[in-house]
Amino acid sequence: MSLYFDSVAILTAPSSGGSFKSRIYSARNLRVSPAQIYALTTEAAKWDTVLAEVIDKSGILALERKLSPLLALLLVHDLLLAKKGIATPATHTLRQAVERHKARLKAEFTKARVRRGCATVEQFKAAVIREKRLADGTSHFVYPRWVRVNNIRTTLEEQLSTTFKAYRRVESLAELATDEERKPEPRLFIDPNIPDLVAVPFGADFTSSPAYKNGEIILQDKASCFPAYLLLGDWGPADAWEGDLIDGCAAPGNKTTHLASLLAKQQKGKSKGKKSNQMIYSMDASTMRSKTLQKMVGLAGADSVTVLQGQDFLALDPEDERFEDVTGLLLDPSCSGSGIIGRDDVPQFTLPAPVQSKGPKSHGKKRKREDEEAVESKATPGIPQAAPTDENDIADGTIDPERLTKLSSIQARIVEHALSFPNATHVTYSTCSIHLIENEGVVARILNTPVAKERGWRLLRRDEQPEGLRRWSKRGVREERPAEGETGPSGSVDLSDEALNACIRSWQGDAEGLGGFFVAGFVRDPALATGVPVQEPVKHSDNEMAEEGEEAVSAEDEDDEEEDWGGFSD
Ligand SMILES: C[S@@+](CC[C@H](N)C(=O)[O-])C[C@H]1O[C@@H](n2cnc3c(N)ncnc32)[C@H](O)[C@@H]1O
Repeated sequence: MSLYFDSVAILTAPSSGGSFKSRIYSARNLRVSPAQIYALTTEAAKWDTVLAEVIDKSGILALERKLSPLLALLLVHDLLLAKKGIATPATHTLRQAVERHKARLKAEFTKARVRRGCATVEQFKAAVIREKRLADGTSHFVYPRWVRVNNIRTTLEEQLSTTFKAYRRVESLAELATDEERKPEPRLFIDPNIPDLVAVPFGADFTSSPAYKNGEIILQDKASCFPAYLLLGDWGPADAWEGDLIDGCAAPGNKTTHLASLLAKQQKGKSKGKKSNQMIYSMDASTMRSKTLQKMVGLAGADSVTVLQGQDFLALDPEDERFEDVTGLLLDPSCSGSGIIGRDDVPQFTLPAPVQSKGPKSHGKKRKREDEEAVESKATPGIPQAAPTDENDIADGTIDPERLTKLSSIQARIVEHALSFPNATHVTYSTCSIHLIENEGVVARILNTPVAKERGWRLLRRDEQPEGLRRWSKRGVREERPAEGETGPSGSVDLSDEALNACIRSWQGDAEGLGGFFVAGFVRDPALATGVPVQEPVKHSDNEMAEEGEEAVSAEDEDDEEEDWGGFSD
C-alpha cells in the first residue's frame, strides 16, 4: 500500500512551491520510487472526473468505510486502468475492499464510456481530457515546444528543409494542440513576432536529433527570446549594431546565445571578408551555472562570446577599459520565477463525494479515519533545487512578500549598475515573474535614479521597438491584486500610459502558449540628460551574489534603498 499512502501524503501536503515533479523527486521518507508516485498521480488526475463518477455510482465509499475518497480514487484507477492492477499484495485489506466491488466498478466504467459514445479506452481518455478542458475554460491553451534556429550554425530555411522536413506548416498555434487519440502529427508554426523561432507540438523530442546535438537549434521559450530581440532587433546588415555587449546574469546561456545568433545574422549580410570583432561579455555569479553557460556557448559556436565565470555583475567596474566599447547590456537577474509554467502544478482532483455523516459521532469517525491514513506515510514533499540548466535559479518560486521586496531591490541595483557603463546606449531588463514589484515596480524605481536622470535614460517606446515586438499586444500593468479568495502581493505603480505601453508582458493561460514574462528596454537620450554628476557608486563586494544553494539575495542596505522610492501605493 506504500505507493497509495505515499501518493496521498504528497498530494495532500501543504504547497511549498516548486513544480510537482521536483517536489516528489526531492521528497523525504518515500517507500516507493518517485517515478511510480509521479506516474500514478498524474495519470489518475487525467481520469479523476470519470473515476469520481464511477465510485459515486457504485456506492463503495458507504460500504467500505476504511477508504477515503482520494485513496479510493487512486486504487480504483489502478484496478481499472493499470496493466498490473493494484500494486499491493492480494491479501491487503484495502485492495480487497476495492476488488470486492470489481464487477460493479467495471460495469460503471463501461457505462461512462458508452455514454460518451467511445468505442475504446483511448477514445474515452481523449474525450475526458476534452471534457475537462472545456469545463475549466482551458480548451484554448496550447503549450508548444518552442525551437530557436541558431544563425551562427544554420538558417531557418536550411532547418525547414532538414530537421523539420517532415513537418506540415500550420497557420496558428491552436493547430498544434495534441489530440491524445492519436500520435501527434508533425506540425510546425513559424512565429510571427520573433525571427527564426518555430513552435511544434509539445511532445516533439529533439534531444537526439543532429541539429540539437550540433547546436543548430536551441530549445528556448518564445518569451525568453524577447530580451535579445528587443536589444538587437531589426538592425540590418546595412546598419548593423555597433559596439560590444554585456549579458550580466547569463547562465545557462539562452539569451547570450540568442544575442550571438542575432549578431551573426547581421554580420552575414556585411561585406565579405570584413570580419567583425564585436564582443559579448557574458557572466554569471554562480561558478557552477557558469560552467553550463560555457558549454552552451561552445555548442552554439558563439565565438564572439567571452564567458567570465563566477563574475558578479555588480562587482564589474564600468570604467574598466575592456568595457569601453560596450553599448548594449542585457540583464535578466534572479527573480521569483512566478511566471514559470509548472510551478505549483500539484494536480487538483475531483473526488467522489465523501460518505454523509449521520450526526456528530460519525463525523468524529471520519476525522479519525483521515488521521489514521495520514500516519500510514511519513513522506513529505521536498523543496526542489534548481538545475544549472534552468533559466531561473530560484528553486521554489514561493511568494513571501519580504523576499519579493529583497529581490526587487537587487534587480533594481543590477539595472542601475548597467546604466552607469560610460558608452552604453541600450539596456534591457527582464524577469520570468508575474509580480508588479519585480517588473513595472523596478522600472519605476530605475527611472527615478540619479544615474538615469543624469545620463538621460528613458524607456524604449513601443513605436521604437523591433517590428515583431511592436505588434505584440500584451503590455505593462499599473496594478496587481490577488484574485478573489486568494492571497498574494498587491500594489500599484506610478507610471504613465506611454511607459506602461513600453513594457512588454506575457501571461500564462492565454492562447499565446507562454508563461509569465516581463521585459523593458531603456535607451539613452542625450536631450534628457541633466548632466548633474552622479555620486560615486557604492562598491559592492564580489560575493554579494551567493553561490548556488544559498539565498540569491543580499539583505544589506535594503532599508536605505526603500526610503527614496515611492513607486508602490500600498
Ligand atoms: C534568470 S537566470 C538567467 C537566465 C539566462 N539569462 C538565460 O537566458 O539562460 C538568473 C541568473 O543570474 C545570476 N545572477 C544573479 N545575480 C547575479 C549577479 N549579481 N551577477 C551575475 N550573475 C547573477 C544567477 O546565478 C542566475 O544564473
